[in-house]
Amino acid sequence: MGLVQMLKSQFVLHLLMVYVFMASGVIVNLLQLCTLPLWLVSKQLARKVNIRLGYSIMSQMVALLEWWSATECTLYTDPKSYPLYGKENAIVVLNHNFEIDFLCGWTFCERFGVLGSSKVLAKKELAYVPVIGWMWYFLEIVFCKRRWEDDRKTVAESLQNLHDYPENFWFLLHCEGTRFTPKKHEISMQVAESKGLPKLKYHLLPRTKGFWVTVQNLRGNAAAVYDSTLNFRNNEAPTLLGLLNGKKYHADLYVRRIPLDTIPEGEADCAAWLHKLYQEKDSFQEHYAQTGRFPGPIKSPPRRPWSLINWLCWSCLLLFPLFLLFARLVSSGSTVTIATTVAFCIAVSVGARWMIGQTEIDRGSSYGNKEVSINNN
Ligand SMILES: CC/C=C\C/C=C\C/C=C\C/C=C\C/C=C\C/C=C\CCC(=O)SCCNC(=O)CCNC(=O)[C@H](O)C(C)(C)COP(=O)(O)OP(=O)(O)OC[C@H]1O[C@@H](n2cnc3c(N)ncnc32)[C@H](O)[C@@H]1OP(=O)(O)O
Ligand SMILES: CCCCCCCCCCCCCCCC(=O)OC[C@@H](O)COP(=O)(O)O
Repeated sequence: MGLVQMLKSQFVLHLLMVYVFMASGVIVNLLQLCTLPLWLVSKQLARKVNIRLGYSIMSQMVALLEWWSATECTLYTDPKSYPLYGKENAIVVLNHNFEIDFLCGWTFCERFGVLGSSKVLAKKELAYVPVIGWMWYFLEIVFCKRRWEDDRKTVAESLQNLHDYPENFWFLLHCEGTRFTPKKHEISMQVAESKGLPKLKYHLLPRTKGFWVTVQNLRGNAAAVYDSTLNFRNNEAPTLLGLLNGKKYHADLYVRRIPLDTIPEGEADCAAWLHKLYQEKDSFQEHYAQTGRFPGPIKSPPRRPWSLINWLCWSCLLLFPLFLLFARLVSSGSTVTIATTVAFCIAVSVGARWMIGQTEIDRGSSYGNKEVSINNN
């Protein structure tokens, strides 16, 4: 292991990075709270301010991937579609197999200039994650309970609110609804069989209702669906802890641009269209497994310096007072103050570990894990 790599794996550095992320995150959350009165005066200005504040949090995690771990992100896509990326609103349909797939998504958002305005249909539980969940509230993220009876109205309403959104956005949909595990796969393939649908090897059976309601409510607002299929080289299973330790991964993303007006309007036709899309995605993953690449040409956007600059600015701003505090602490020699500081550090690392746990598949929800009674009629 080289010296740099050894440094990157030091726990004390991770603690400092997590401190910068959490402290800056709370500051940004408070600033977001201060924008509340602005919503009453100028909604569009409040949204623009929040896009920039949100960028300041999300881009720190992007910097972790792009600059700290130096993970490479390769984009396979049609060169004719490429100039449109970042210049229009789009619905992104992405497979959900990896613990850091959200972060790869953010990285591509950053490279195409839509990170601050990026949106997702997220499970409600994520709204309570400190910093990220609180930030999302101000970015008008659409949350769902994964109970259609509750979601059909709220999701549609939240999507309608985006019609006058002042900047281009990508709306991410993980139609599988949960991350891939062998057990969830087995159960969802039983559902596929009961519905007379072909089996998928690399994906769970997509849930179609969220896709249909999204397409219907973003018609006239979003121009296209970006069918996106992600994989990692060498059968890597990337993790957030791996990134913190400076491990470099190689992400490959295959994107096809599909104009929204080519997608059927009726619920049943739209559902059938999505099932067909997932069969195609499965064939792209098979191609990847056989050849180590996706079909089509590579047209990768380079990483930009802004995420690094933002991260360095926050680090300077927050580490300097921290070091001053530590120096005073050590020179004071007070056992109570030192014990309080140690307790604070432990609390920060436990909190951060819990947040990182939200990304771990082993600690994932039981959604899609329960046997369903299958009615073949
Ligand atoms: C150029 C570059 C391009 C791209 C770059 C890539 C990406 C960048 C883009 C943006 C980045 C933005 C943000 C990223 C940041 C963070 C993201 C992080 C994570 C958040 C993601 C999540 O939280 S995923 C979980 C929440 N989301 C979803 O669940 C969405 C999908 N779900 C749905 O659509 C659901 O329909 C629903 C949630 C709306 C409702 O849920 P419900 O459970 O009630 O579902 P259904 O009604 O659909 O279920 C009943 C039907 O399903 C059948 N069934 C039963 N069991 C199963 C099973 N195991 N598998 C499949 N199907 C099953 C059942 O038979 C019913 O069938 P029907 O025929 O009656 O429909
Ligand atoms: C410098 C950086 C320091 C890092 C500090 C830690 C930050 C933690 C950020 C937590 C962000 C959480 C986003 C998780 C997204 C995700 O992938 O959610 C899973 C859901 O889709 C599906 O859930 P499930 O049903 O359980 O599979």
